[in-house]
Amino acid sequence: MAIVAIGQLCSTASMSHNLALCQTLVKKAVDAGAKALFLPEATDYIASSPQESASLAQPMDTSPFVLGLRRAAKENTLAINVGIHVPSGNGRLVNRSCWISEKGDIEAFYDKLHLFDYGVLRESNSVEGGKVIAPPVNTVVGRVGLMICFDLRFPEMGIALKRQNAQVITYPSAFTVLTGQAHWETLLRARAIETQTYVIASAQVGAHNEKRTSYGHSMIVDPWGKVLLNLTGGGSEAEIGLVDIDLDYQQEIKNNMPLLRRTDIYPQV
Ligand SMILES: O=C(O)CNC(=O)[C@H](CS)NC(=O)CCC(=O)C(=O)O
Repeated sequence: MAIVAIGQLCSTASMSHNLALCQTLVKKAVDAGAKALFLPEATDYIASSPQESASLAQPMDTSPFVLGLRRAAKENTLAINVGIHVPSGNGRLVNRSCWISEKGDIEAFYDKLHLFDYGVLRESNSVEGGKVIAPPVNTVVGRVGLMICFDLRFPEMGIALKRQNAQVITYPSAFTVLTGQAHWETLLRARAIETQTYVIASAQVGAHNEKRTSYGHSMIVDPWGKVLLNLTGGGSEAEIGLVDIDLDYQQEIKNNMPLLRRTDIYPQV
């Protein structure tokens, strides 16, 4: 058993402000006995335009935001999963999920494969899609598979991580209110049930600027599909939620209902 914390916040275009919020979340998580803190997609900042987003991005190794979180991880012996933006060249970005160990090292990262082009949000205007699925990373809270937000709509990715024995899968997110109300919980529960893993989905919440509001409802779902946590605070304050992860229970669910794929019949998927 290991306690994990989800941090829910409303990032703005100010990286120093967002880092300060994260530092308060780290304190709360540590005080509650958590071994790892899961922060949303784009925790470093949420900008008002693709241009502003591209102008704010910092290289991962020198970003004051990332360095600040690494220091907080090390000082508090707390692992941190966090979504950031990183320049990819030509004025474009990658949308990245980082695993920072409890020693403060970046042990793994994953660049979002699927980009969200819907309504006024056109992620592909500023972001390059990643090229690989990162293998699950061995952490203090189990073998963790890294995905991001819109990836949630692509079951193949979760299945690929299940095949590599992920015990926990993560979707740091910034869902829109409209699509969140319609799809968020259903998608998260479906991914948990079919992968038989714990699903940890920390989410941005509230109004980031005049143009953009996120749905919130950070969630943890167990490998049987049961919602263990659903943060419903409105976003005026950063908050955490806590869950005890039980990897023996996860193994039991897998043992009791083997999901053996017939890829001999459907090799296309
Ligand atoms: O813009 C940034 O800086 C960070 N990136 C995001 O917030 C991304 C792209 S706009 N948002 C989503 O993928 C929402 C997906 C969603 O809402 C759905 O699948 O329904």
